[in-house]
Amino acid sequence: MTHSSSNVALSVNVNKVALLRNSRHLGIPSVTRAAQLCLQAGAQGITIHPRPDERHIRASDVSELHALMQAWPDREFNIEGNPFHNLMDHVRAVRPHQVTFVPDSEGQFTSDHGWTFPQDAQRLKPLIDECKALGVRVSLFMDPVPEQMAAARAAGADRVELYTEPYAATWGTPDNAVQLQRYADAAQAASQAGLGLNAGHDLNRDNLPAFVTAVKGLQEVSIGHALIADALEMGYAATVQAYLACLHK
Ligand SMILES: CC(=O)[C@@H](O)[C@H](O)COP(=O)(O)O
Ligand SMILES: NCC(=O)COP(=O)(O)O
Repeated sequence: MTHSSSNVALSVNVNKVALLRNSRHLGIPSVTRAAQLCLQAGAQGITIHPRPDERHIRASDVSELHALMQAWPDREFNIEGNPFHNLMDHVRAVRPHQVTFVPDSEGQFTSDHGWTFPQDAQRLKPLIDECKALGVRVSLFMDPVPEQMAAARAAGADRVELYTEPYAATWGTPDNAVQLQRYADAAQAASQAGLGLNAGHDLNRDNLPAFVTAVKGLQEVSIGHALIADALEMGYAATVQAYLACLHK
């Protein structure tokens, strides 16, 4: 996987492109085309979270994105989800570079917490072992709790993904510095435990620079909602001009 000058890789989550696509039966916007454009623009990876209800990413997207990624051997394909629901079927079928286990319930609005140790250790370990036997790196979605990091490593995880919504939600408030320190401490504990470090959820162009500066050892951020929203806004002017040109030939 290639890296930007900050050494933190950007994996673009294309869930929200699929959400828009699913509102009609026309196949637009294309999820694979969006992923291809993100890779052409320099993104180091593509992330998807195929939920059991297929509200956005569908099983067909997983195989089509897998096929696309074969043309980008230095980029990373990351699939997120609950390994006790539908995730392992996808992992066995396409063997992505990385899988991120997330403890969401079925139908959950969006991810809002990480795994808990020691409670989750015993049931996660065989699935982590299976992924690693398939050659798939395993990252566990975790709250920024330093004491949990060694247990995540003991369960066999290669990396953790720190759930960043509490940091993002306090951006611009006095509480934000306290939150940021929690992430810096969790990152240090993860590093001491021998874990690699990812982060994601509600990261955006405002809150990302301070996070990357404070959280040492960060290897990858996965960003979807804000990035796709920005892509729409940054594209309105050129798009309206293209439609006006159709009208005023
Ligand atoms: C694990 C995580 O934080 C993201 O995958 C997030 O859950 C995105 O999922 P939705 O796009 O379905 O909200
Ligand atoms: N793992 C987080 C992710 O993939 C994207 O989260 P968000 O930017 O859509 O909140």
